[in-house]
Amino acid sequence: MVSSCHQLHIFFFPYMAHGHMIPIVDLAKLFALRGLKTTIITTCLNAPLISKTIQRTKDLGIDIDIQILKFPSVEAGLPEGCENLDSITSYDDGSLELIFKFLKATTLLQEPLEKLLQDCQPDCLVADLQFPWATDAADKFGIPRLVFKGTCFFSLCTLECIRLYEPHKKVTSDSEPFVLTNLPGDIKMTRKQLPDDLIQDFETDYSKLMKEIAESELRSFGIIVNSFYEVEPAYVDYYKKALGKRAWPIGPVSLCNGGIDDKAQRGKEASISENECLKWLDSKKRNSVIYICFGSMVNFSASQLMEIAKALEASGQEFIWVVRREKKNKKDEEDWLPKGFEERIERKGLIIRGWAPQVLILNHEAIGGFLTHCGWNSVLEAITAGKPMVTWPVFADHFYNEKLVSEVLQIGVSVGVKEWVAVHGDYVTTEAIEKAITELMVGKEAKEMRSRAKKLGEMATQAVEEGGSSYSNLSALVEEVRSHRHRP
Ligand SMILES: O=c1ccn([C@@H]2O[C@H](COP(=O)(O)OP(=O)(O)O[C@H]3O[C@H](CO)[C@@H](O)[C@H](O)[C@H]3O)[C@@H](O)[C@H]2O)c(=O)[nH]1
Repeated sequence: MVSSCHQLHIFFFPYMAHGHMIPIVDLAKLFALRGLKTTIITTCLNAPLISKTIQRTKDLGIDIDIQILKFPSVEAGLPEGCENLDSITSYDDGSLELIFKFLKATTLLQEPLEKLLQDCQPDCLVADLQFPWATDAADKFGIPRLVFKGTCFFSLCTLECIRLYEPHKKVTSDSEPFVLTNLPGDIKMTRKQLPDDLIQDFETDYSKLMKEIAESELRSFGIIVNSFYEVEPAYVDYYKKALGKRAWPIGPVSLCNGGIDDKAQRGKEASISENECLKWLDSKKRNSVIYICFGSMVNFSASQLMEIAKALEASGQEFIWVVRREKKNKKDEEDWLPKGFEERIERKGLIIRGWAPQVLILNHEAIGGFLTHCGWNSVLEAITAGKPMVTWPVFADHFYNEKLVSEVLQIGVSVGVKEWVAVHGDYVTTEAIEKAITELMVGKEAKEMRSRAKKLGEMATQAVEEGGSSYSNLSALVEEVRSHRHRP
């Protein structure tokens, strides 16, 4: 008989991309705060991205261990040192091919993972959804595997409905809307908003991976979702009851970051100091600034960035704009900015080249809205901070997340993107961007949207407080893992 005082040991294994590593590190912190022993598995070049967070957690007396695996970049045909999707999506072309090579490289991690599991015998493995083979690895040692899904229930339900009922086959053109069969809320989509691989009848590398992910999930212990019940109750219920999934909404995980440093330093080193950023924001009026950021993977062309710059200037709104391009030196020609732009917007706008302290910015009272690509972390961070959004989906789950934000929650204005285009995005004109920004910031619906967003933000905080829905779900999950351990 094993003692119930045994300290459970949980392994966390995030996919090597910021949109996955950031929430899983927060998740590990949440488990550690509940007194569990936690270990994060990552690779050599990704370790520095989380070491500061781990150090700050240590300073609070909470230990998170780290285990390093060698990433087989060269073996998988990737450039040496390519260990994070961030570096791939920064290239101007060839991204998709490299993304698949990257996925292949991760499959080579199964063997070293198994060795680690054998040596350390943790009580549970929480592995990213992108690692379907992690279920087999854990199975070999009788360790339960939980799947971490960094998206919302709404998008999980949408995807399942498309797979199960194939509503996209009931329309005759790619731009004709179809209703998502059986999904609560009369939600419509078009085939253009979905990846080709999802709706084609023949098997592709991507559809094969999707099948492997779905199959490995069925054999897993269950699914952890970074969301909270109150933000999408109909979809949490639908996923669990109608689709019969074992899932725990335990978010927003970003709320485990209380202090300024914790909020500011997530993922890469920020390209601006917290002080400089806060000083700039402190000088602005409440709700007067729009924050623009497209996550860690979207890579727009110079001409698309130019349209954004022109729209910002034309809207007259104050802004913080994060651009994934570094300026090499002062004299560097920047082909993505109109001539004299920076001089003209000097007091009105702040451009951050590289990485921004996003959660810190979103939580400042000067921020009145967020122009986002609808990556789920960004959307949830905005909801948590009580901010409405301009939605500009690009690929992945962005189009589903946009529906949730603008149609279900009614806290968003769509910029009007019609088509799923990986990494570089569908083109959006200056006029469309300016119109959406103006509507969000000062349009006739702006006040109501802001007030709805604020209420959701309050609900998010309540969900993670003791007795709240996510807090209780996490307690229940820990107990399930504990009782699994006691099983003969
Ligand atoms: O300058 C920046 C840019 C991003 N972030 C953070 O990086 C994360 C970005 O995540 P997300 O908004 O989800 O965007 P992606 O990086 O594009 O994430 C990928 O992974 C997500 C989780 O699976 C998916 O929902 C997205 O669609 C997919 O594109 C968020 O926590 C941001 O706060 C910063 O802190 N500073």
